[in-house]
Amino acid sequence: MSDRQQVTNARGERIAIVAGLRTPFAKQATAFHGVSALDMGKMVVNELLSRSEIDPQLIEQLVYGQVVQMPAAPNIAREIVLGTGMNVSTDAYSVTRACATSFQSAVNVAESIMTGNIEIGLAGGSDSSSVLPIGVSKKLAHALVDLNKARTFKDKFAIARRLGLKDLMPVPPAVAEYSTGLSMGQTAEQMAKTYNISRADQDALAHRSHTLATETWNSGVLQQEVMTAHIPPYKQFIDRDNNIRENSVLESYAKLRPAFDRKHGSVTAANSTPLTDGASAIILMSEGRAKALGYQPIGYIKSYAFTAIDVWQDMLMGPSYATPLALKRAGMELEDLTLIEMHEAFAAQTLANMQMFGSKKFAEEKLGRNRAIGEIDMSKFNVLGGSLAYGHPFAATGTRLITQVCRELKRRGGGTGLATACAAGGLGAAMILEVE
Ligand SMILES: CC(=O)SCCNC(=O)CCNC(=O)[C@H](O)C(C)(C)COP(=O)(O)OP(=O)(O)OC[C@H]1O[C@@H](n2cnc3c(N)ncnc32)[C@H](O)[C@@H]1OP(=O)(O)O
Repeated sequence: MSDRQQVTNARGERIAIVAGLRTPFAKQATAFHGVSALDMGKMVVNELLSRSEIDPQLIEQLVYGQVVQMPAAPNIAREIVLGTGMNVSTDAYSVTRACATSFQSAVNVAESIMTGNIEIGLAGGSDSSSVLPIGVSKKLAHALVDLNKARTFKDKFAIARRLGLKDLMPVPPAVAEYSTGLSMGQTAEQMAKTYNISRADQDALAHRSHTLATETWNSGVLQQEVMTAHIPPYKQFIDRDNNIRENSVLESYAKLRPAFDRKHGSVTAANSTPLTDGASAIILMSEGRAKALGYQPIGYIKSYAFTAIDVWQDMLMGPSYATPLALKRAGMELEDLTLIEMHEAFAAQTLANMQMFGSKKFAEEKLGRNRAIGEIDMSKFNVLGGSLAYGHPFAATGTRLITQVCRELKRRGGGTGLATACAAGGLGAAMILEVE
């Protein structure tokens, strides 16, 4: 089998990304309080269809995802089709790959185009940390099932007596690894300790992210890829990400207490991504169909890779595993890239991955290669700021990164860019995009 990946259809046409859009990203319980992931997904898809002036009848498939599932609408993709101006006969299904979910939805649509099953599809993801499937305790859930079966009042009373007050408390979904119980923040703490990442370096990366994101918003370029979202009942709107600290002052970062290891930790609210609400989407087409319809693609997928590692220790290392694979499949080295975009889940996780990119020992021991992936050139790295500033509505981040990389490459006159992310479950995703 060849190492190179052929991301084309049978006619040799590349997979074009013709448009990308997202809602502004909002911190938990702020602008999108009460707006579900599904409603944000519908908003962004509707606006994307309208801005790209595409006949919705032409969209043959929609693949979408959300990490925090809404039990009432488990197939969010199909609900988006039914809830927007799309054709009811558009095929739609949902995927989940934790924080790399919309990398997966993009790849699923790309693969449908590569096999020739479709010519045009839409992909993306949406998450709300404000409209949550609040659950009940295991004991209460068990008792409710038993109560439903109980025949007599005496039986029902006996079941109810098994419950204490704390069993009646609501249970919000955890941002934690199912099999280890460790929160993502605790994993970031592990990584800070394993890789000796200082608090000062974490704070400096977060400050850089906020500063660059502020400059990017002020330059006006994001308006092309971020819509204004009108919030039902349509008396308010949001047109800019609200987590970005426009007057980020490095000294104020040092004052914060660690959030996940109060005594010995270094991961704080300022050097973590906040819990965020938002949605994003892209339109993909075969190169031939894009040209026939008169679209100027914003980019093409050159290669992609997904990887997995164990979850007990330092599991947010996905970029260090997925990137070399995507590079190999593209026939490239890190230094060939014009831009490098890495999802900043936590500053500690980002810095640990950056360190391993430059480590020959890591390459030899973990990747079976005799040279490091490559030192990261900071003039190419997260040049518009990253998730620490923009926020991270889990399933929406992948297609945010893909769109942002393509558009920035275009502004720089073309080239190739990497978009990569870690994800819960020890997963990693990487995609190389090329822009003319
Ligand atoms: C693969 C992956 O992506 S895994 C990642 C998945 N995502 C996560 O796990 C989410 C992680 N984040 C979190 O859980 C939460 O954001 C936490 C626990 C870190 C922080 O939550 P909160 O305490 O509610 O944060 P909050 O926004 O209130 O900030 C706390 C304080 O820090 C301050 N702060 C936050 N950012 C900054 C900053 N950049 N500079 C200065 N101060 C800051 C706030 O102003 C606030 O101060 P106050 O208490 O005086 O008002």
